Amino acid sequence: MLDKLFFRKKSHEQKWDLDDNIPSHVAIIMDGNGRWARKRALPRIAGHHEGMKTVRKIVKEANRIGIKVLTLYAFSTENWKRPREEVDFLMKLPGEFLNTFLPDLIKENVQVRIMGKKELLPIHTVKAVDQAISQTENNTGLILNFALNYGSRDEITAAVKAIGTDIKNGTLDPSQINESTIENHLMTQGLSDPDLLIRTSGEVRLSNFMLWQLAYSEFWFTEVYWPDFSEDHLREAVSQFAQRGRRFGGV
Ligand SMILES: CC(C)Oc1ccc(CN(CCC(N)=O)C(=O)c2cnn(Cc3ccccc3)c2-c2ccc3sccc3c2)cc1
Repeated sequence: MLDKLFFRKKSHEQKWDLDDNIPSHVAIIMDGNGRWARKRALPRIAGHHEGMKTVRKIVKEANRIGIKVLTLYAFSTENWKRPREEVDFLMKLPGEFLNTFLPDLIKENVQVRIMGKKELLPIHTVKAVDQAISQTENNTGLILNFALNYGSRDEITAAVKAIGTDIKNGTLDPSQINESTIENHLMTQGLSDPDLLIRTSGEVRLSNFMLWQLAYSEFWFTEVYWPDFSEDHLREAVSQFAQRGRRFGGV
């Protein structure tokens, strides 16, 4: 199989040595916690709890493979229409995750970033997130970028509004506007575009996620529910990515 050709695992703790074409930025729409739980007649909260274990496993494996940026988006349509106890549980997750996992993230030289609107999060969650960001901002390993309360059309609208303001106050002339003008106003400012997008649970949609940034990305969809997504699934997606020649609009 391809991974015999491309992946030479030097040793467990060292990074994967990939001949070429490893995706530098992988974005994952983590979907399927609820269905995973329903299939087992468990409460949805059990699905989220299992989903968190998968977050930790995949962060470590991505770092081992040598992926540079990992963007994680917890897809959920009815974010705020959920039952009260589920919302309360979800809002405790980041604090618990960071309390238990931040020492590991620091040891693995991971840099934590967020994109989206953190205003809607409870103050204790914002504090935990801000602390994780400040405690890892000088790390130079994997950039772990969480999309929270994120919507791509909202992000692009905010960019247009900011550019309009620059024009209005005379610091920008419309003739100077080009693609990097827009990119510099997006929440991913400074990050390369995702090379590979993975979405779990069989949904084949973008759900208003990184619409500008995914223009040339490879997409890899799997029926697997997020709690069941494993290091092997990530390696399979990366191997298949390595196998596909990328064309960037060329022939
Ligand atoms: C730096 C980081 C720790 O900060 C964060 C601050 C706030 C959030 C909460 N959150 C944003 C609010 C919203 N719903 O948009 C979600 O994304 C959300 C919605 N469901 N699940 C469960 C789930 C768990 C696992 C997989 C999918 C969904 C999550 C979720 C997702 C990943 C992780 S990793 C630590 C917590 C957590 C929670 C997230 C991160």
